[in-house]
Amino acid sequence: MDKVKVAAVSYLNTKPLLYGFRDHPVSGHMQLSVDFPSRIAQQLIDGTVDLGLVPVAIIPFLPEHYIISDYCIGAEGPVASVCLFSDVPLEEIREVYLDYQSRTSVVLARLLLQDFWKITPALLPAEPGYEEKIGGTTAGVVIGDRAFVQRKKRKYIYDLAEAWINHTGLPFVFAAWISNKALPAHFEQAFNEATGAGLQGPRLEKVIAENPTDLFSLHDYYTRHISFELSVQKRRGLAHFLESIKKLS
Ligand SMILES: C=C(O[C@@H]1C=C(C(=O)O)C=C[C@H]1O)C(=O)O
Repeated sequence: MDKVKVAAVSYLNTKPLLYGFRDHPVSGHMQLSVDFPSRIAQQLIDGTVDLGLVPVAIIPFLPEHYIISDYCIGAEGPVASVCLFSDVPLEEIREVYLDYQSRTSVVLARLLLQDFWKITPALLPAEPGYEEKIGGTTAGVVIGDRAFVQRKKRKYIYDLAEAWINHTGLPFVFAAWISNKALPAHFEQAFNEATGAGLQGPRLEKVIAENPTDLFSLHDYYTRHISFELSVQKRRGLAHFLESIKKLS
């Protein structure tokens, strides 16, 4: 079998899911690359990779898809790194920039604006550096590590995972390991083992030590905000999200 082309998210949230590959034999059967989520999404849609930690909102764009592994980038409470950032309260927001690096959170934001917060600001496409345009009645959805920078700057922070949970009573899945073709069962099994290995206590501590940052406590991020297990409840949340976005106007 040719090497499986695997693409993963380049943010801090994904480091624990990659740690276990370094000393697992499955690495010999794969070629790993990293990039921001919307790029990986496009690579999986275009077929330039076989498997990716992709935003779940692209599932409807894949002719064939398989959710592999028991792990994901999810949340059962505030996620901290996916928020609507604003200098004014929700009801005063007139425009919202939608992060160009995201495919899931931008759809989640549209859903929440319409059905939960029930406000109708103009939605603006964003370009690199758009965070600087947040201000006054202009807000922005920012994801990943760049969201930690915004957390220190903005007066109002609306956490999208928290809002989803308040809206639906279900946890949320941002991204999951998804392939665009059936992969051998023995590969899937080994891959699952490797991606889960970094979540064990001592290894998670190593991940934290390897990625020093003063942006946010990574210990809190990995243990209290991001929830990595793709549990039955998360699968329910995912199914509900995919159903809800069909009706998005
Ligand atoms: C929690 C996060 O989840 C992410 C959000 C994604 C999206 O909005 O498309 C995709 C992958 C994840 O990295 C984050 O990036 O902060």
